[in-house]
Amino acid sequence: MLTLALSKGRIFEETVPLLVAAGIQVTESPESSRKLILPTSDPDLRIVIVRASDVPTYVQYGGADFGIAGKDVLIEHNAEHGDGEGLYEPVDLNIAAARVSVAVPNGFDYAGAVRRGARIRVATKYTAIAREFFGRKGMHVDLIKLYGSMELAPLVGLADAIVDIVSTGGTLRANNLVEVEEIMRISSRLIVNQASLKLKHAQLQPLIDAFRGAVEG
Ligand SMILES: Nc1ncnc2c1ncn2[C@@H]1O[C@H](COP(=O)(O)OP(=O)(O)OP(=O)(O)O)[C@@H](O)[C@H]1O
Ligand SMILES: O=P(O)(O)OC[C@H]1O[C@H](OP(=O)(O)OP(=O)(O)O)[C@H](O)[C@@H]1O
Repeated sequence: MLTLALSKGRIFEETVPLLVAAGIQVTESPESSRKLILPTSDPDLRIVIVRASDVPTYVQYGGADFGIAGKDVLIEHNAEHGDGEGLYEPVDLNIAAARVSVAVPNGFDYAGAVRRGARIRVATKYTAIAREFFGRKGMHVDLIKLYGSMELAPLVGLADAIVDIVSTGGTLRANNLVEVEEIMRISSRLIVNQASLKLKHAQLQPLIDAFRGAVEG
């Protein structure tokens, strides 16, 4: 039996077509079912539904053989879990694509703050990405860890800036924020437990190849 870890929402929705291309149907949706283990049309493949940020944890420590996670989530996870030792990242699936950016309230002089070497407060869920980015720029920042709704922080005086995911820019616009620097482009990756890859190679490798084939068309 192989176990695939997915999060509900965009990753599940965007993975279903890749599974279909690999000849696998998912008969139940996590949106309508409360089940955390979903069967598939392949009796040897099941899907477990976990939080997006828990997918690498399940895969690294063997709760799932493979999974799909955003590059953002992987960087944050690896920073706290021994560089993701035992996690193999064989395919960029090009799904859930977006960017991680710095944003500030409309009117905040970010360029001036950078020039002056001012110390700014940055709210983010992505502390490893932010620490590395501002460190590389030589900027001193106070990072405030949040778990969601980062856009609110500058509006209530909790922070001067945020580091968050931007796709259409609609969330920033709705909250009177502007993107001032792109840190990196992100997309979701297939991740595989290295021990599973050895022990279940005959079952896993064809699925990895099918995912790669589905992406490359
Ligand atoms: N607006 C977006 N457009 C495209 N991709 C996105 C967007 N927001 C996030 N993503 C990508 O999709 C992944 C999953 O996002 P999702 O919103 O499902 O989980 P989350 O709410 O960030 O995680 P958690 O539930 O663990 O807090 C993110 O890690 C990121 O890689
Ligand atoms: O530029 P946009 O297209 O507006 O997308 C950006 C938003 O998308 C993500 O939130 P998401 O919609 O996933 O909400 P959630 O993570 O709070 O569920 C991210 O945290 C931003 O808030």
